[in-house]
Amino acid sequence: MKEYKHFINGKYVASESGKTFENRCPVDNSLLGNIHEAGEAEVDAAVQAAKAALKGPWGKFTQAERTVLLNKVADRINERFDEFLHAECLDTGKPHSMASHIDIPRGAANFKAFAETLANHPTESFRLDTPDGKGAVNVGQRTPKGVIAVISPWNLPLLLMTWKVGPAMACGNTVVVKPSEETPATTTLLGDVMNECGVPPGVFNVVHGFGGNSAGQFLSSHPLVDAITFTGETSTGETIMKAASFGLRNISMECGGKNPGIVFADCDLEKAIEGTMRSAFDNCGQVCLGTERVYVERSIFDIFVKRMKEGVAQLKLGRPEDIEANFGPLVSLKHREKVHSYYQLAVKEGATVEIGGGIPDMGEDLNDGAWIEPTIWTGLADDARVIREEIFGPCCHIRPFDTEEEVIALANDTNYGLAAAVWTENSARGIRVAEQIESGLVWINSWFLRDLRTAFGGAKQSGIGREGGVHGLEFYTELKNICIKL
Ligand SMILES: NC(=O)C1=CN([C@@H]2O[C@H](COP(=O)(O)OP(=O)(O)OC[C@H]3O[C@@H](n4cnc5c(N)ncnc54)[C@H](O)[C@@H]3O)[C@@H](O)[C@H]2O)C=CC1
Ligand SMILES: O=C(O)/C=C/C=C(\O)C(=O)O
Repeated sequence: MKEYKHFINGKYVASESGKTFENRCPVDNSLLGNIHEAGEAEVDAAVQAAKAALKGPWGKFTQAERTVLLNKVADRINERFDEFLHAECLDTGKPHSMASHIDIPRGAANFKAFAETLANHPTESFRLDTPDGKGAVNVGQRTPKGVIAVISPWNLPLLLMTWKVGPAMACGNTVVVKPSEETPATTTLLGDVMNECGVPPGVFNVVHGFGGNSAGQFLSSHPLVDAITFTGETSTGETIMKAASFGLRNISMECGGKNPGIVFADCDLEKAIEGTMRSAFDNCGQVCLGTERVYVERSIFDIFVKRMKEGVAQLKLGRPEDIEANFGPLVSLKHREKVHSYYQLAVKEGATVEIGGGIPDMGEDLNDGAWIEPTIWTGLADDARVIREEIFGPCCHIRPFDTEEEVIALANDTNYGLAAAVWTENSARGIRVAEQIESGLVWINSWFLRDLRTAFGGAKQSGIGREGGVHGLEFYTELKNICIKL
């Protein structure tokens, strides 16, 4: 039985209170271990350690030294690949085939990418003319922001946590991570990797627990935290934003989405089907970039729905280690309850259930797990709750459209604005439509194709700020201007 402790100042520590909660595997609801729940004392110890580490050896590291160290961390994740893979798949239930291609490699790549990007980024400089004719030179200098609180979700635990820890450390900050209560394992394991690589104590800290009145709240309201970066639900983002307002702490937020997929009749149908299948059903639909609303030009609507149904019928549900499985359970029974309630609501709202819509019979071994059927609906009205609210499950609604103008209006008819996918072989149309979509990200003829140098984040209620490449610099550093009179 595993015991997940906090990682504070380079050491694994138990909660003073002795309070723990269970970590269960969503594949069969088996008990994986017990997680220590941080109280204010543990959160304070982690933040104090992070604050002190800024003044210790870490504060004297050059950018080049940080680059070497972060590359070492990435290499060590790759060397311990199987341990990370195993831990991630037990916590989330996702297939090895997915985690071994996306979660764990990206967990390592996040350290390498930001170490390289930031090591090679120039600072700005302006020459100023002055009345005495001698002039002045302005030089921008970036310094670390300080202690960064990283509050991360359960859907891509290692990937989304390192996506923030990588740039934070590359910029010279220290971090306190609060991973999701559902998925403590890979973040805890990363503490050991940090020690192995010689990251000074206090630079990377982990506290476990829940959100409100627990570790998440204690961390986001701690006065020594200098900035908070968060991925998760929009309403949680609002709560964290309120906490951050005390002391005017900076925030970066990547929140929910209700992303449209737009399929024109001139698309490459095979690619559009394959991409839309992935965008709706990969990771059991638990990707913030996923497509829950699919709009298909009327002339190909019937064939598109038919082909998507065939695709769903071929998905292979199974245990993570089953090499043929490409579809796992939801992350928890609690989340299944939420997703299933939307399945029931869809029927009440008048949907035609094209396929799925229920809880599968997985047999005695797996029936206690958080399994749910991949589902496709048609026929819902545009104001149905199922069309407007983020479900975060393996489901999508497919609706026909007639004109480009109409589909752009439909795509934008949402409070969210994270991502969109447009499928067309007409490049001019693809770009024209992409330019009019109100979201932070648009893919044309692809989905979740990531270049870590690019800006990543959401418009409207999908987030605040951009991370990725040099864009995170605004959040992870303080830009100081030094003016030198000549
Ligand atoms: N990547 C994304 O966009 C994600 C979206 N979601 C959405 O959110 C829904 C709920 O899932 P949850 O795990 O409950 O998401 P959540 O937004 O509540 O949790 C994300 C993280 O925030 C923490 N948190 C929660 N309340 C907090 C508070 N008051 N102060 C500080 N930290 C807090 C959680 O402990 C977790 O580490 C899902 O059904 C899905 O719709 C969930 C996970 C990821
Ligand atoms: O590629 C990334 O950096 C992130 C991908 C997915 C999410 O942000 C998410 O599902 O929350």
